[in-house]
Amino acid sequence: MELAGLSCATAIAKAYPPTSMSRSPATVLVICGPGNNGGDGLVCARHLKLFGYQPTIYYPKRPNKPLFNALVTQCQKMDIPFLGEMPPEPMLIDELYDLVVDAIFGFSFKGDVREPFRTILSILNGVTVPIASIDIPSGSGSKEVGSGVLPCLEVGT
Ligand SMILES: NC(=O)C1=CN([C@@H]2O[C@H](COP(=O)(O)OP(=O)(O)OC[C@H]3O[C@@H](n4cnc5c(N)ncnc54)[C@H](OP(=O)(O)O)[C@@H]3O)[C@@H](O)[C@H]2O)[C@H](O)CC1
Repeated sequence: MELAGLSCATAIAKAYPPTSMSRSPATVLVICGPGNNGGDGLVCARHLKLFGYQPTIYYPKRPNKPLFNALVTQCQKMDIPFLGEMPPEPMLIDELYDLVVDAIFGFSFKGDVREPFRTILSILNGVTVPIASIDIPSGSGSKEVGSGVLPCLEVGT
């Protein structure tokens, strides 16, 4: 997970260098899911901060496990803020962030998307800033048409 998160941050920095973004520092919304894909996102957020971005994390469903608690603590100690709520409109995300990291679901996603992720994915479907998906685009493979993220960058772990 440490290597996966570092690799994702490195790939993002190569595809979207902070100096090429409209804000300085470039702002990134990292949305983390309940499994290891979300853990990759937390690690990625730490490295993005070290690379000069300004990450913000949304982590709505947190597993109460020592590994994930420690990853959250590390981000907090690096002064990476956690949002209490998902920005409700795609336009708000476009206004506030240069880039979104989709660390919601990886290879263990199955079935139709359940809440709160259904709403989150439908909001992400409307954003125009680039989305970088960790491992796979979240929600892809769902039977529901249009429920998956359409990423600009897909970083395999
Ligand atoms: N190569 C490796 O082995 C490595 C992979 N890494 C990363 O880990 C993910 C896979 O992690 P895993 O924890 O197995 O699963 P996910 O993160 O993909 O998701 C599991 C959680 O998602 C919930 N889930 C599943 N389907 C749905 C759905 N339809 N709606 C809502 N929620 C869903 C699931 O909840 P359950 O209630 O079903 O249990 C889980 O909470 C991989 O893709 C890589 O990114 C590691 O970094 C290390 C190396």
